[in-house]
Amino acid sequence: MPHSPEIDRARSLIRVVQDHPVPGVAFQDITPLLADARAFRACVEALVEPFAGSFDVVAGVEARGFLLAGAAAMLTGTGLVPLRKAGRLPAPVASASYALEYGEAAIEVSVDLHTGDRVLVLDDVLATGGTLAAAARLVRERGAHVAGAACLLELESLGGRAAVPDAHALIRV
Ligand SMILES: O=P(O)(O)OC[C@H]1O[C@H](OP(=O)(O)OP(=O)(O)O)[C@H](O)[C@@H]1O
Ligand SMILES: Nc1ncnc2[nH]cnc12
Repeated sequence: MPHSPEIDRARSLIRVVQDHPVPGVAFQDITPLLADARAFRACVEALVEPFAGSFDVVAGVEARGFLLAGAAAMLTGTGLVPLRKAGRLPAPVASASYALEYGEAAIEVSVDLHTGDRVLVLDDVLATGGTLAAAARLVRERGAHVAGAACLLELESLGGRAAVPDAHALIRV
């Protein structure tokens, strides 16, 4: 895990909210981090740094992954493809279902992701790993290449790394 003072500071800005969105979940709220210009920039730079030059497209997972993916695409001069929750994109789409810490979901991608694209998959949180693994599956299903998968925050106790062993996690709690 990177130990730069900026990333340590970013980590200190994450707010933990007990019993949200359902009882028993300790919700890691990244909104104070995003609201801090220095922390936000440092995190986006550190998220993409290991993959420099190896991707042409950033794929961000709806919704919080979009916040990082848009910034990462602008920073690196790459395109952005949204991986949206089911039913939001017009057909034709490819779809992948997965389980969450607090429910079930499916994500979809449009034909804007092309065969041979080199894709960096980004999301905010790696919890059980279902989302990031489904995102990588979707990218491969479109014939594109997963250059890497990265998240801002890994919740180690939930064991999601087993589903995405090579994921780059900036902050681990
Ligand atoms: O590793 P997992 O167990 O799959 O969980 C991680 C996912 O959970 C959250 O998504 P969620 O759909 O709850 O929220 P959002 O729409 O606010 O991004 C988070 O943004 C990740 O995408
Ligand atoms: N505990 C948690 N906090 C924030 N986002 C999450 N996504 C899945 N589990 C989460």
